[in-house]
Amino acid sequence: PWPGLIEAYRHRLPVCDTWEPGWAPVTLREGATPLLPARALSELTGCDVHLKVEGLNPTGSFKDRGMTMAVTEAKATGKKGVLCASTGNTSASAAAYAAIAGIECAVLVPAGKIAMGKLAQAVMYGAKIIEVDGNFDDCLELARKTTATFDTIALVNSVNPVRIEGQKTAAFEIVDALGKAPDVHALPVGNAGNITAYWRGYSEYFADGVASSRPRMLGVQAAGAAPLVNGAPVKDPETIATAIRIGSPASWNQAVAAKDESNGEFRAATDEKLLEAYRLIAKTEGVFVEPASAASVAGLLAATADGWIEKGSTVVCTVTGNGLKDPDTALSSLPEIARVGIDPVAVASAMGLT
Ligand SMILES: Cc1ncc(COP(=O)(O)O)c(/C=C/C(=O)C(=O)O)c1O
Repeated sequence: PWPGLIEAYRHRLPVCDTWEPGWAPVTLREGATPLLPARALSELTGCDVHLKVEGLNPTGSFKDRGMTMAVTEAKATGKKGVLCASTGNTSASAAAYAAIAGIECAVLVPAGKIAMGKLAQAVMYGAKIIEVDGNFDDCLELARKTTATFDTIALVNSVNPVRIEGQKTAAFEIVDALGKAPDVHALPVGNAGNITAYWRGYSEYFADGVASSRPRMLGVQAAGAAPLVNGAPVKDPETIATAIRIGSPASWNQAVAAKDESNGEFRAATDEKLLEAYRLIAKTEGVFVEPASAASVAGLLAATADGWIEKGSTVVCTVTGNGLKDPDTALSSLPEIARVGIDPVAVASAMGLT
């Protein structure tokens, strides 16, 4: 059975040199997510498109890859609690891993801007929920100050390097599954930890000769929250994709390096384009992702339309979070619901199949 990421990639992860003897991985058997051939998107774009379905991790997002490392390290270095700022998925993941590690967890979330599913997770996993009257960037500043003052509390945001180390394993899995690196890798970018992690993973496999090439990285932001596209922080980021409603990415320089070194690019997608991709992925590929995750496919569609991605390219789109996280957005465009009596003809006609 799949042992979880620390065991599976132990020789490629920075474990145990500073950790207490006898430490054990804190794991929910994260990782080993499907790399799904996207038939409809492949046909639509003329490319060989695959979806890396990260919503199938234990807490429903890619954050689990980094959190197994960060919470294992926190426990193995005698920390009493973990703290994170979050737009939702980091907090859900930190709360779950802290729960099985038996240490305290507090999450700083922007008041009123967290998707219901994520809040439900943090509540049920037993985290201390702290609402901050501000945005994610304000939450992160408070988290950094708190953990700088109290050293018994570990900061588990992606500014913690072991988070990036855990998350780079997704690139390993993709090369292992494809037998090569893709020509292009598209993913949403918020705080920019994940694009940093993927580039590191592809670069390690390339340096070791496991892969003979590296992809061009296509980082996609919401148009109202696109500091890396604009080249300057966004003071009041706004997007329906609350997971990437971030104005000042903590991994800014590393994300720019990934884009430059890979001959890649950053693109912005309007909320309208994000929601179109959000619906398309569910209705044609059977994968329900949360709005921010659809940014990777919105980027794919735009970049194949304007030729930045050539036909016939092998493209992987990471869809980062499970659609169940954000039921409100899914139900905001509620289709008309048919009401029928006990009448089979009415049912068949509601299906347009009489
Ligand atoms: C579904 C989903 N898709 C993409 C991103 C962007 O990844 P990064 O560029 O590495 O930040 C996030 C990020 C979420 C948080 O930052 C948090 O949970 O605090 C996300 O939840």
